[in-house]
Amino acid sequence: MAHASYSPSRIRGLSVRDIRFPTSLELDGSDAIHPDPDYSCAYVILYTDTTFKGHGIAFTIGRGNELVVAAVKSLSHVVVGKPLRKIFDDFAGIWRALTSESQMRWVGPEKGVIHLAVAAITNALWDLWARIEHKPLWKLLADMEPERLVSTIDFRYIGDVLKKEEAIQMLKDMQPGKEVREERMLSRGYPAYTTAAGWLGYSEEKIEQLLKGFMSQGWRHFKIKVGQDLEDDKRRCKIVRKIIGDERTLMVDANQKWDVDQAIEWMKELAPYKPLWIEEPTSPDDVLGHTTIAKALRPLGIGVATGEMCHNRVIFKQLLQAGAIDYCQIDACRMGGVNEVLSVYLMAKKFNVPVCPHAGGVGLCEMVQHLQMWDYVSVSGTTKDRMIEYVGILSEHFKNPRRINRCHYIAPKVPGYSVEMWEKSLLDYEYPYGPKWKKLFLDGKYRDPQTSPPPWVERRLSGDINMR
Ligand SMILES: C[C@H](O)[C@@H](O)[C@@H](O)[C@H](O)C(=O)O
Ligand SMILES: [Mg+2]
Repeated sequence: MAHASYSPSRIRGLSVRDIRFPTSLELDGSDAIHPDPDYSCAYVILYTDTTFKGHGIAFTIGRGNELVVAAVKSLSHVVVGKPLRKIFDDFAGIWRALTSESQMRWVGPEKGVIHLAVAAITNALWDLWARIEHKPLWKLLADMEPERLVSTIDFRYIGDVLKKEEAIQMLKDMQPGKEVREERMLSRGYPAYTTAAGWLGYSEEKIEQLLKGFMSQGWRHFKIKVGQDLEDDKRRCKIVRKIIGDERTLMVDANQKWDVDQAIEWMKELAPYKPLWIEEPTSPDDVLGHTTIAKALRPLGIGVATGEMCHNRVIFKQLLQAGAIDYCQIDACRMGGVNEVLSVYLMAKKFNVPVCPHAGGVGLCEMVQHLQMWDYVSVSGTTKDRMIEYVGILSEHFKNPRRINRCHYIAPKVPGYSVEMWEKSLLDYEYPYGPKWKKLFLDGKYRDPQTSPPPWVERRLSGDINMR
């Protein structure tokens, strides 16, 4: 490890906080299934025996966040007290210990709340590792020897399509030209598309005005939400096409609204507006349903994209095996953090399916840029058919937010995984006692149907720290 004399030797403690933003007030992030999302995250800090800390988050929506926070607390003993050597020299082993914790795995395994909690902890470990090595995460990954990188992945359940040795060979084959590609990331960055103009709760006027604004900045790729009402969708697609013209790209996202047959019928109606892909047409668990949809829509020039709610590497494996997706949308928190996401990138390469990460939310843009840049430098070596999603809100809460220049993500240079938030933001938005939330309750602008905390109740703000 670099900076050995200053390096921490073990994890001393873990804190987790329930951070929420009242995005539902403006309907930012709304779609056919989530009409009023409050973008939230379980925010983890790992403390060490030096000043080094690791920050990690799992993105969620609204009240679900409290479940993830509780799950993080229940899993924290797996890492607290552990020497860092033991963790980073056997990262796949620690990851397995988290996902297989014997009293917790029953409520998973490797899916839902418990897996989001694993992601928050694992992401914090990677942030810590990158800080110790004094590199942004993408560079830490790109600089790792193939054997070392692959040693962080748990190959259980995917060995039938990707063996460890094959993964190592894939990375070795891509070593030539790495420096040039790195340079390109630093100078040009990675292409992006935006969803920020297309939320379902936005009026047509607002969409129009936002699209025009983005176009004046040079944006060429836009995603809008569909799936609530067919006639509305047609009208909105028509407006968008009229504004962006034929030469720019439109993607549509139904957020799992439809049955399989309905998805096909609905998309036939939207085909004249030439969407590049339909995202999440149906249940994220329905692998074969996606294949049926993809087969029906490919002749119309429409691809199928999914992934933001794919539980784990097994579902991705099957989607790829079944020819169900044309675009693979990894998410930085839905699976168990970086380790598992790496395995999906490698499988996607094997099946020759481009990865276009899901972003937005809280901190997803900050995180996925690292993963996608690593993919470019070390795995796929191309940006062809690939883009990173971009949503403009909430970046002010991050110390080192993603930077966009000419519709490209600029390669981060600060050590870590870019997820650290300002302490003030954490204090202000900790739910429900942060001052921003208290004010909303007092002003009668927000009501929590479950807890409705009386705003005069004072509580300690920062989350409990599990210390050893
Ligand atoms: C509720 C959320 O905003 C989703 O609508 C969002 O993640 C979306 O699916 C996306 O692709 O950005
Ligand atoms: Mg989506």
